[in-house]
Amino acid sequence: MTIQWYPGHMAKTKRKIQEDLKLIDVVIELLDARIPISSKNPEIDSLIKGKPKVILLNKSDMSDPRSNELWGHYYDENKQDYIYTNSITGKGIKELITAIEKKMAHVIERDLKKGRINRQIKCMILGIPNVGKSTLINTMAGRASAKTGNLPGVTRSNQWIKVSQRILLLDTPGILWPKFEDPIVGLKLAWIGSIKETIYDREDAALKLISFLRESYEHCLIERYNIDINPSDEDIDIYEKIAQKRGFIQKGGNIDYSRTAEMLLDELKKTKIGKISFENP
Ligand SMILES: Nc1nc2c(ncn2[C@@H]2O[C@H](COP(=O)(O)OP(=O)(O)OP(=O)(O)O)[C@@H](O)[C@H]2O)c(=O)[nH]1
Repeated sequence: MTIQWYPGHMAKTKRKIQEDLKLIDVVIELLDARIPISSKNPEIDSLIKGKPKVILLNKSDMSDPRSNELWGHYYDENKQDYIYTNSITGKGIKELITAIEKKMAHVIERDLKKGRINRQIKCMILGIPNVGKSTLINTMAGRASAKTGNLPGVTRSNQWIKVSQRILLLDTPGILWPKFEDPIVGLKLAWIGSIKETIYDREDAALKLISFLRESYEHCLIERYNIDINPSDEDIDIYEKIAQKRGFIQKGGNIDYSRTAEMLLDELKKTKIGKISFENP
């Protein structure tokens, strides 16, 4: 499945981010904890040109705790600063503030020696659509200053929000684009809900989801849908077993593949199938 989705405003957005970045001391790279590879913009490190960066693995309430642990080891080994966050509850924000202050401690000290006592640290959040940028800004600001929504691509609006004694956060996050060319990346983005539902084949995405879950989270499929899975079953057989269990049968006795796909993708998005991660280091 190849997903073609490169909104025309992307080039303009990139220029805006490059412009905003001139003001920024520390970049906050927001990733989805379920897909830290596929939710990373391949150009981000060249865009930010060596500025200090903290990686946030957001929606960590939805990802597999075992995978979270593996990613933690990976980032530790690669000496990268990372924090597990939940933009909604604010989990990880205290750690983020501490990490940003630590990253800039040498600059603040240098400025202090020059007599500049209230040096502020300016930060900006960068991330792909729907990863939780606006929710994080709102939670950090402690007020509803940016619009949040369930659909990818709703963030508009540049002001600074004071999030600690020293730290200012740009109220407009930078929307980056994922790596669309790779069909597997496209599929994972579709699964986590970062791609508009109308531009990919939902039944194909659901069938491939079953294939993935069978490989890595078979117990979740069995428990959630109360089905048996035999080694000889094709993925489509499992799809049909799930449809039958839920009674998704059309008049005339045919399986309602479309309704089954919608249900599966929706239950995945609502973490009803389980805490699922699609990528490990
Ligand atoms: N479970 C969970 N949901 C989250 C978390 N962070 C954000 N969400 C939800 O994810 C959806 C998208 O969040 P937004 O804050 O609008 O995402 P965004 O990155 O600003 O999206 P764009 O405006 O499309 O760029 C919303 O439904 C949020 O409630 C999180 O840590 N955990």
